[in-house]
Amino acid sequence: MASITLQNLAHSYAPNPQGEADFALKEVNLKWGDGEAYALLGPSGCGKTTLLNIMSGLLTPTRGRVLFDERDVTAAPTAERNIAQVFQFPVVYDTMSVRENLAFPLRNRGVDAGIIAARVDRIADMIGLTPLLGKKAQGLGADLKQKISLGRGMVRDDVNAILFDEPLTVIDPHLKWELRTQLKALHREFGHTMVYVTHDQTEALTFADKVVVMNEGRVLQIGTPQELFETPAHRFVGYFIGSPGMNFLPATIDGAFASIGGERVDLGKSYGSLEGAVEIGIRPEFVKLTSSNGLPLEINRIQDAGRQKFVNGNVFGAEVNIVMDASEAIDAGMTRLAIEPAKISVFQDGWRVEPKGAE
Ligand SMILES: Nc1ncnc2c1ncn2[C@@H]1O[C@H](COP(=O)(O)OP(=O)(O)OP(=O)(O)O)[C@@H](O)[C@H]1O
Repeated sequence: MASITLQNLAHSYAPNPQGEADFALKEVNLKWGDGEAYALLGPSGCGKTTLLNIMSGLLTPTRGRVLFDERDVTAAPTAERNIAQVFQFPVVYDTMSVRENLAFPLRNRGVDAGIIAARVDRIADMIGLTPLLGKKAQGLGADLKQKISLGRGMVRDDVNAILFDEPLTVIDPHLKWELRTQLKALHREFGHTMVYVTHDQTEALTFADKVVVMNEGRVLQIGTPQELFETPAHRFVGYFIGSPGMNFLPATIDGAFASIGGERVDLGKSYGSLEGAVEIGIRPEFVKLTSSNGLPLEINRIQDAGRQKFVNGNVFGAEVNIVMDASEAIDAGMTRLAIEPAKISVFQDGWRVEPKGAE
């Protein structure tokens, strides 16, 4: 295993890139810690696969360096990097049995037959393939074939890292949860460095110790699920994580107070005075409908979803979502929005601003 460092990495698919717009990866500096489980999360087209393929050696970056521990592997071919990769769609040898498929990466390296058998049995047991070990892969459904691909990715214990590129896309929804749990268990047991690409926040937050959030070719934040939820570094992270995402209200800030549409909101902490596009961000879970204090709210709709109610409205023209307990009543006089000061994030030109101190 190894830590993987990406230094000033940028990639363009254009033969003669001119400006920033020509780069699928703008400028990435990132260190993947040895033995940690990461999710690489971002919307379609943000550069996740490009980044993964640069790490595995399928792509050579236009600029920058890739280091495995201290070794520069930027120009090294995939075979030299000792990396296992699991793709979105199954890569399986149809004419081989499930056992032979799982054993393939080990047999290829001349591992002792006894060790191979033990390792294959262990992996098959963990991902539920034991009853099928003797069967030919041909004729198995996409779910099972992808399980074989996952198993083959995990079977070697000497890899520097295992890279998963949206590996559960073809898996039936009810099996996804189970496989994610098993991948986590395999990580706990074997301690590989794992990078798991997904555009699905549930998948990212349940799989990983740390989540790397990307958008438009940039890494915006690396953090635990809790950090991404509580202190998103960029408004995109606030919006992308959470369901619904963070609410944003344009504001002017003076010390420990925000002015929103002329109304004063206590921030609890001082931010000095901020220039540029300033907003406050507050999660739908930390705002409340009230009938007295708060910002004026126009309610558009109320949705009952079992244990929770989702309220959608507008505050001075900005869309706001509120998540409340289903047992809380809503009455006609509730036309104000109260905000928990301790849960407010302040953003300047999209980036979160740290408070200067309590006031
Ligand atoms: N071979 C290629 N040639 C030209 N452009 C490409 C190529 N592969 C990807 N791109 C472009 O690079 C950008 C990043 O693509 P990439 O596949 O890395 O994103 P992604 O986040 O993995 O998306 P998805 O989740 O849809 O797979 C996109 O704009 C994409 O159109």
